[in-house]
Amino acid sequence: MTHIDIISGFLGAGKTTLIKKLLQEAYPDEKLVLIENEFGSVNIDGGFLKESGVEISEMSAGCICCSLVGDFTQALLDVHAQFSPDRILIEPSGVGKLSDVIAAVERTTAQSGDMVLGSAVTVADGLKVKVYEKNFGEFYIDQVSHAGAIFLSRTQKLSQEKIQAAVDLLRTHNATAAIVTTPWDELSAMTMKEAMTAPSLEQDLLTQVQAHHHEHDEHCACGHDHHEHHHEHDEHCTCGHDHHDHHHEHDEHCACGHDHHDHHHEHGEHCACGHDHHGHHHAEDVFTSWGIETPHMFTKAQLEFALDALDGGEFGMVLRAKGIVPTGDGWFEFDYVPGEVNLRPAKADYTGRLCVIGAGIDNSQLATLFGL
Ligand SMILES: Nc1nc2c(ncn2[C@@H]2O[C@H](COP(=O)(O)OP(=O)(O)OP(=O)(O)O)[C@@H](O)[C@H]2O)c(=O)[nH]1
Repeated sequence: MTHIDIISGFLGAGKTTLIKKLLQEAYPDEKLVLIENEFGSVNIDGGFLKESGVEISEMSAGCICCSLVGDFTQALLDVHAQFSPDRILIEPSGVGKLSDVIAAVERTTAQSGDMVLGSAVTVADGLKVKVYEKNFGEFYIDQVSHAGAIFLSRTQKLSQEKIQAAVDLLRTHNATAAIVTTPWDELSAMTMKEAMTAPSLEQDLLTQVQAHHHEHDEHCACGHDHHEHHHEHDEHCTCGHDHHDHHHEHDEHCACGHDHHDHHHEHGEHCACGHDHHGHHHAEDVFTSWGIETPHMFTKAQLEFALDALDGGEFGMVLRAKGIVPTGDGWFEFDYVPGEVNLRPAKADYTGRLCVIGAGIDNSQLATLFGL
């Protein structure tokens, strides 16, 4: 039997970091395949993870939750047929909806009796819970509310009060998940595995996913009407089902650039802007990426300057950048999330690669910034 673990989480949350730890410590003796789905067109993580020796199946340039969903099911079936692994780890793109990934896995396991969904984890940057919930709620809350376990990253940088506030906010969207608040380097493999596979997780996940697919005249047994019932500001339902998913909260703003609040279409009237105003956006509607492979020789100072400049706002709302490039001082890898730059020496790669992801980013200005 092949167990499937989904490690989701918003851009830069720490999915790859957690996966590296799991590979080294939790599953050292298992035959394991990692399916990575990068939103950007240039796959950066693949290179870093290859050193771990694990089999990697990369799906770049899109999101397995939307456009690539058919390919994704096929990729799972192919990986299973080719390797018969003990475990398949799936790292969806940071802008993927976990509910869609779970649904795609469930469809696949229904076709193959030899695969089972083991766990669905969401990694959340402890420093950014509030801001991402507010600005990218449709994606972020989906990831949080459908997780069986939520691993908070960077808690070593947070005060007790800030950790508590993050947990309280996450709880409003997920009443049952195990929320990991201990810094990961203090955690044993056994503790991580226990958190990931809370009892009856699969049933919980199924129930959550099914809650979104009630037929019109079919009623959920939780006693709440999911169609005509809206919670007041700050009021939360405790029925364990997620009513928030496809609705923006009062003070939550959608980042797609369209106003969904003041503008109501009458029944049967359609907007010609090409966006779906009924609450469901594809990642491609909201997020874009700029990626390039280049032999360009950078200087370390130029890289540091460019990465620091991404916080300024003039290149759009940059949410993530990563790369591996040659400089006069050797090769460097870098990671950027808002307010955090990590630049470190690396082994030479076959060519330089970098990728920037965000909302409303300006590709030509970014190219100029990096001297390309
Ligand atoms: N200090 C600290 N840094 C972390 C932690 N988790 C992740 N990071 C850093 O955050 C950056 C992004 O981490 P990744 O693991 O690549 O995040 P990801 O979720 O895979 O990112 P995407 O590729 O955008 O999906 C890296 O520089 C990590 O070193 C953490 O718990 N503590």
